Amino acid sequence: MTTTPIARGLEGVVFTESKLTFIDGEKGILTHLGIPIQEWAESSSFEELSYALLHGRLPNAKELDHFDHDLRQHRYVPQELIENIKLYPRRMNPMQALRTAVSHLGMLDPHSEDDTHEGRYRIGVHLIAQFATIIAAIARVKEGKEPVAPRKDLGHAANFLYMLKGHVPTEEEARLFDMALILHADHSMNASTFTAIATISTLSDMYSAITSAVGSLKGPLHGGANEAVMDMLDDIGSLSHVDDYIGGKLERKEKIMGVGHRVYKYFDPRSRVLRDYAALVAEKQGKSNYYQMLERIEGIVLEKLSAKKLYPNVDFYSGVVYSDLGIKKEFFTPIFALARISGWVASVLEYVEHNRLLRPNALYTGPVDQHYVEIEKR
Ligand SMILES: CC(=O)SCCNC(=O)CCNC(=O)[C@H](O)C(C)(C)COP(=O)(O)OP(=O)(O)OC[C@H]1O[C@@H](n2cnc3c(N)ncnc32)[C@H](O)[C@@H]1OP(=O)(O)O
Ligand SMILES: O=C([O-])CC(=O)C(=O)O
Repeated sequence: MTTTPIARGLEGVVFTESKLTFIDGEKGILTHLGIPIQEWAESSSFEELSYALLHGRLPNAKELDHFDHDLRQHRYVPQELIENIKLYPRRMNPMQALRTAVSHLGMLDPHSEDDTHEGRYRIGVHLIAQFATIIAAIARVKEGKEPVAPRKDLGHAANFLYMLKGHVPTEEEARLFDMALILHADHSMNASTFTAIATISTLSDMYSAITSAVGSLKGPLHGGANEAVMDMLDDIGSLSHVDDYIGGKLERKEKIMGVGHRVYKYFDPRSRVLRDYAALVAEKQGKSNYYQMLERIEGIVLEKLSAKKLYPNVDFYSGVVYSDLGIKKEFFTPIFALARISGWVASVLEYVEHNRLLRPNALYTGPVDQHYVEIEKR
């Protein structure tokens, strides 16, 4: 009988090194390249953080300009892809649609199999730019509207909101959205990044790695939780029902969406930044029902679950920020992908430099010493 311990959910397993992101889950600290997430959110841009993750350092002004130019140039996707998106069923799940579109884009790229660092980098940067165009096109088609072509004169966040809604956002809206993208860009070995790495570790191509990652992010235990939080709020309906609803869930030992984390055993620092922004927006526009419900749920969670080290995570307040920007809840998870694409690409590039096939073991607990039995004798 073997005594090999099983790391259920791979908890605590360290399988590689990375210079990108550090998390101290006990203290609620998150840094990229050693710089606290709060500073990135306050002072940087999604474009700059993407560069920093891909290159392992902050860009100078010229490098950032060049990178930004590169992203703007590659926002366009082949018309064939747009025409295909128009053929997807209107009831499509936007994450399924994104997964399909990224895979399709790979087939349209004659250099999709380029396995040099430069080749993979090129595909990665193009995907960072193109995710915005694809997600906005999916949203428009789902609403029965014509997709809006990207504009080169807008920053990444502003251009996405423009393509989504068909009008240029205010500076304040673009900045708020940019900040949300920054907060979601990378998070060390989360499930979707790990999935991307598992795929590239077989020396498959970049499109396959990113397609796998989209599928992984979709689940409600990961990126899908932001939409699930809004479903929960819609179910609750009003502030006066929060206590009964959450109390009932806790009694039945059901999970509260947007709460808990594999690594954070304290507040997820991103949830604090998002809460502060959500509070600001709520104050300006008159306290939204959603925000008030979340505040109350957070109070109950802290009272009842903090002993179990369960706190709000990044998905808890993000939806309320997106809904204040007029974005529908079924697009919250695609927006997570719009940000996380940078972390996926950077992590894949970093891992594959010193590639080793990912191939863990399972402890065999099935029958032994059996023989094949003819079907008539079973
Ligand atoms: C971007 C992101 O991916 S952030 C995470 C987004 N996901 C969510 O918000 C979904 C809700 N949260 C969860 O399901 C979990 O906390 C996860 C998946 C994030 C982490 O899961 P794990 O580390 O595997 O923890 P696990 O599910 O084993 O839970 C440990 C204990 O905490 C409890 N618990 C965990 N999350 C919650 C929650 N959201 N609400 C209530 N109880 C919870 C579990 O019931 C379990 O209790 P027990 O020990 O009494 O059985
Ligand atoms: O790190 C994780 O497991 C999940 C998470 O918060 C993220 O991917 O942003």
